[in-house]
Amino acid sequence: MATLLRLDIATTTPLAFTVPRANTSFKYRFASSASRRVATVSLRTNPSPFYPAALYSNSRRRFHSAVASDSSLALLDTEDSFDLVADDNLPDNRIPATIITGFLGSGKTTLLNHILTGDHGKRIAVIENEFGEVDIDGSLVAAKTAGAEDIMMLNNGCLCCTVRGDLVRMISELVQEKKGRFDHIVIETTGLANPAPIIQTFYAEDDIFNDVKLDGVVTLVDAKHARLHLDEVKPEGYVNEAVEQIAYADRIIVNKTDLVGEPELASLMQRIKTINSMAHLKRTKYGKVDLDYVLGIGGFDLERIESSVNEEVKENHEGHDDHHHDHDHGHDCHDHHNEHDHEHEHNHSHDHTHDPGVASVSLVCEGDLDLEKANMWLGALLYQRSEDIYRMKGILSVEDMDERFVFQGVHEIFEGSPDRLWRKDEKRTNKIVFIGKNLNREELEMGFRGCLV
Ligand SMILES: Nc1nc2c(ncn2[C@@H]2O[C@H](COP(=O)(O)OP(=O)(O)OP(=O)(O)O)[C@@H](O)[C@H]2O)c(=O)[nH]1
Repeated sequence: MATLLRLDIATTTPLAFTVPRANTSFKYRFASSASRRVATVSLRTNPSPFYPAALYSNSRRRFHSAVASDSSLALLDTEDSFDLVADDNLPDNRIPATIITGFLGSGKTTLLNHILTGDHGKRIAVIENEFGEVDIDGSLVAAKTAGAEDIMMLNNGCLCCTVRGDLVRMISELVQEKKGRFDHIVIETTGLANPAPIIQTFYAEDDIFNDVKLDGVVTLVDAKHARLHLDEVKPEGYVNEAVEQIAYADRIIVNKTDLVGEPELASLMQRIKTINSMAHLKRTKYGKVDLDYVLGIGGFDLERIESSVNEEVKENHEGHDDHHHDHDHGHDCHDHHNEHDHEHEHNHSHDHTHDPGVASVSLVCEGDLDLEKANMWLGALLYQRSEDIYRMKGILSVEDMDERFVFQGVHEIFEGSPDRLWRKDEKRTNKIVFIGKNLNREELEMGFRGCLV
């Protein structure tokens, strides 16, 4: 039987989902855009998997948590069973952290040096992760710049695997001992890091979450060699890190553009968009980008969901007019899938690309959602597919709700909250973007449409 160890809810957030696996703990974070209230739901499975979903009834402050063990489903009223804490108007003073990732030699240290020597007025603490005993990158960064407030090295393994605990300790140490002496943390991963566990660390660890917020994932792509790595077929059970690094990015910097011609570059850009249509893309030489392109992104802020979702959807509308089709079901509903791009890329470049199965799908659909159905659908989707759904973001129109509901998720971590009011002259359009592996757009669209009133 699953046990629920703790559940604290401190927000008006209506939707909440989690997908615990055996012997692991999970958290939800809910942040209201207006007040930046944050709520945490921690659940632990022990040892058999179960399926919880927080359900929202019409009253804004009422939550229900549905917990099923095996085939049974029990509804618990959280107001009776759990501690509800109203925590209004807390400013979010957490320190922003940026993850810089990218394949070996793509230009991460070059970008870091550019940031540290840049004129942004920020005091930056750096955490460098490198394999091996000798911190070559660290000395390169340290030698070149006096801009870093502190440089800490993690040399005994990769951040995403063996030294994740060290990362937690390092960030906690930074916060405890040097709070007030730096404004931003930059973490440079090894070239072989999968960003997912690092991102999850920011949500899973109370010590970090309370003091530090993830600002964004910046991925460097080597314009000359990226294709080679993206096309590499990994053995069963292994991820292609180059693909993963692109999939999780908020900002993608295609670097070393001096080493390739325009057609090669255009084809690579297209390929990257196939994997992650939500991230902003820039081409550079020697990592020279405007610093506000990499710092202060707010890639995980619910307040900024709209821009990334709209951008993605707009791009798809503009780029795929030939592929759009309305479905005859009473709702103006489009699906977009970058598989089209991929096919074009195949046809035009005649490359032998191997589809790693990671792609973006976006759904745009007018109409109101039945909240309970939406809750069950997304809950079930994450329960079954959280490993494959790398990131999702969306704006939803919920029946009887005057505000838009915005959310973002990384695998089983899900944040959502009511946002601004729908305007009178505005169409109540739902927009959801998924980035992940083996996404079936028909299935996603069907599930989504099934939640419409
Ligand atoms: N031609 C060219 N070389 C570049 C560019 N950017 C970086 N480099 C060089 O590429 C090499 C690798 O750059 P780094 O910044 O160390 O790359 P990295 O991603 O930190 O490398 P790892 O730590 O090994 O993963 C260095 O010699 C850089 O000077 C670029 O835009 N063009």
